[in-house]
Amino acid sequence: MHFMQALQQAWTRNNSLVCVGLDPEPSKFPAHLQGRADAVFEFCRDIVDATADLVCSYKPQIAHFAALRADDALERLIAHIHAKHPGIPVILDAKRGDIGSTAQHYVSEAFDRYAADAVTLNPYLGRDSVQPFLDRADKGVILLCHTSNPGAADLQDLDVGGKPLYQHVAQIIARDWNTHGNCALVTGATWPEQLAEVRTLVGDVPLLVPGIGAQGGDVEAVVRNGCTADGTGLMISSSRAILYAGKGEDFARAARSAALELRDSINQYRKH
Ligand SMILES: O=C(O)c1cc(=O)[nH]c(=O)n1[C@@H]1O[C@H](COP(=O)(O)O)[C@@H](O)[C@H]1O
Repeated sequence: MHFMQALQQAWTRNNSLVCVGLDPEPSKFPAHLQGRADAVFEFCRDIVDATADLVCSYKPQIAHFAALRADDALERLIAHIHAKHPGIPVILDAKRGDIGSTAQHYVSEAFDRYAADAVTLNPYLGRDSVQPFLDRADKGVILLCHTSNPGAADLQDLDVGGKPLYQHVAQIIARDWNTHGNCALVTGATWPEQLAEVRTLVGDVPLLVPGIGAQGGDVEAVVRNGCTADGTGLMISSSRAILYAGKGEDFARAARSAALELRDSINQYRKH
């Protein structure tokens, strides 16, 4: 199914704008999983199985797996999500971006090897670096626009011809690159005013919004500034605050409670 259709259906079916980020850090795993050969897969699988009716998407972060030599666990995890929770889109957070010939390999990595439904990209190499992804019309292409980190302002807020660079990025992508309707933008929850600007510039283009939870973003400001008129349009992502909500054998239940709390907190500010 087309990423955008799957996302819209998941927003509705689960009444949720929550995206759970899958960022495994074994040192934070509960004691009973420490040292187990397949701990990374088992931990993430249990989180997924405990939250799948509460989310609009999952977002595994590739470096968290690759650094642990757990690429194989990531492949199996995405296959597990597709098999057990069909219709929940998986965003591979890889922030790729390179010249066209290399980009083609990143396309294969994300969509053929990992079978992700969408991928995060850095747009700063320009359109030709993104084109091979855009051409996969059924896949989501999620481009960094105004990131959540403190240093986002260093470059993204620079004045370029009377407006900040990130606003050019938002406009160019929404106006020129989104010919297949498969683009989305990353705008951090920690920059609510910029989020509002981006929403104004891009119409109903979906926004991936990390920075809630561990990075301290404000849920109400994100929902009020970022939702579309129909009360959707956002994938509000949280990783650590959900994954590591509990430290014991009941960690998955604790993650479910944290995801439920986030979903309900978002929903109280949404217009339905
Ligand atoms: O593309 C991303 O997902 C991303 C963009 C951004 O601007 N900020 C950001 O934190 N992220 C990712 O979102 C996740 C945030 O994790 P938590 O702060 O634990 O919720 C990490 O995997 C980051 O790599």
